[in-house]
Amino acid sequence: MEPSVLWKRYKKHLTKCPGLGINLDISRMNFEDSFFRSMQPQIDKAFEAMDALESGAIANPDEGRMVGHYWLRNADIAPNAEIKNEINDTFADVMNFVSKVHKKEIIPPNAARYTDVLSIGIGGSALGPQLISDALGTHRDKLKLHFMDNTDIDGMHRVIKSLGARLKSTLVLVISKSGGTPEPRNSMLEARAAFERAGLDFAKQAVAITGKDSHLDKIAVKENWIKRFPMWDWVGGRTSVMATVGLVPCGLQGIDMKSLLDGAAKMDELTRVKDVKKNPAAKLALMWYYATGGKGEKDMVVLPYKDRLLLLSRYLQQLIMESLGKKFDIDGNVVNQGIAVYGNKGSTDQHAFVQQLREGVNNFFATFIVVLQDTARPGRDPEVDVDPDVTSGDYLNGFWQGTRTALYEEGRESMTITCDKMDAKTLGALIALYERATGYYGTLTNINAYHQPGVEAGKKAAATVLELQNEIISFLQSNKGNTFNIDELAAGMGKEDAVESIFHIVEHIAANKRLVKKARSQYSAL
Ligand SMILES: O=P(O)(O)OC[C@H]1O[C@](O)(CO)[C@@H](O)[C@@H]1O
Repeated sequence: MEPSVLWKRYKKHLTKCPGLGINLDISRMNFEDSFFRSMQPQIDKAFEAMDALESGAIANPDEGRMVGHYWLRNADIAPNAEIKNEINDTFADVMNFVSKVHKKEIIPPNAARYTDVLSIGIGGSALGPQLISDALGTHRDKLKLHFMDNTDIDGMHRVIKSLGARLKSTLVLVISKSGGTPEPRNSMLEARAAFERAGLDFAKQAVAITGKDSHLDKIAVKENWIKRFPMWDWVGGRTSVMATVGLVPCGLQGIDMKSLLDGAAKMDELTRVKDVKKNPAAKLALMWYYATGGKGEKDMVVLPYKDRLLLLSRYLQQLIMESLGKKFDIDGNVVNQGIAVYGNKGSTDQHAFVQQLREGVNNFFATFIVVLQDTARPGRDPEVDVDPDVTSGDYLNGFWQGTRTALYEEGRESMTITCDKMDAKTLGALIALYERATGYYGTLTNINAYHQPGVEAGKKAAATVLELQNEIISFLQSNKGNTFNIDELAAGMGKEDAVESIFHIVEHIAANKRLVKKARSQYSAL
């Protein structure tokens, strides 16, 4: 298209978000004008489904659960007074706790104040807080946030070592909605052991954020941890960042969580409007549908031109891929739906994968995120002219436009979300925009966006491996003094079918110099 035509298209299809300083430009998506008309029945259905969800329908039928993340930022729309009060009371409780920590009214037993927060959790219990912490943190943060989001011993030790002597002034948050996820459990045990090694009482510095009566909740009660915050079953993990999961760690860091919620609430208002032209989430979802043929035929590349948004694509990976990546549709047909999401940040990626985006396989659509204000305080923060009357920020803007044009020339489509600035309100709004678009897209493709049955398969398989490990150890222990090659070991256990798994287990254990000894491909008990 000619530049003048593109400019007209830009103006015609731009969706503004009044009061938020955000707009969505879809001019570089090559849909026909008739596309929106043809999708009207489906989007109407999506609006209806969203209304039902917001009013408390069982939107996750598999788990028999309501889906209420929208109530978190406007408790007045919660389906009953009990939930409304719980949300408001919990928010007040969190803010009160946070303020007491900041004011040193809650202090650790062996230090004058808390200096650091160690946040333990995985998936939705980590990605949101990580995004917010990185996007909005400053050198003036009240407490420094650290994360453990895996069951990698080396990774955990690295975090604990970086805390060093400050472990005594570290508040530990163990975040797990279910309270039974192995990774945070293991991290908690490692953290507890580190506290014990340092002569500190873990329980006196630990807070649990979890479902009522979960395994974790029971541990926290039994050991008398300093505080417990609830996670409700009507909030999904991947949309829990505005519940206690995000409020507590990021509030402690000193981030303005009230503004984050306000931004989300405002975006919620705008994305409820049943007019596609004015509704940025409906437009976004329809563009995903257009780009992917409603079948995930293209990947979503998320390219924020802002260092602070580096983790956005990781956050969106869970939100979008765990929500939309489904084998069955709602009617039970095999559909293998989903949209793959990846990205880092511009312009950095221009020197990495943008080469393929421009010239390689055309299997993606890009979403650029542009932030107009280069610094938090334009006109007051120092900016260097790197060329006459040109700043580094001007380069960044130039690189975004350049990349967009370069892609467009090669027939690669993109959208651009422009934000006036990057602050708590804007970030809350951006998260809410993607949450709503994901929900709409679920209805457009007739899948349940609110469950994650696929994750269970991996968890079950891992449990089987650990059971097998126990069997190997008891077999070797009861044959102490004997050595076995791998086939003999599997045969001895009567588990010939599991020989490969047995091999990987003994190799791993032997490499860590415990329980199993390996010498010249023979295994024995250590
Ligand atoms: O908060 P939990 O219950 O530990 O779960 C962590 C994550 O695990 C999942 O259930 C599956 O990956 C996610 O949906 C969730 O965010």
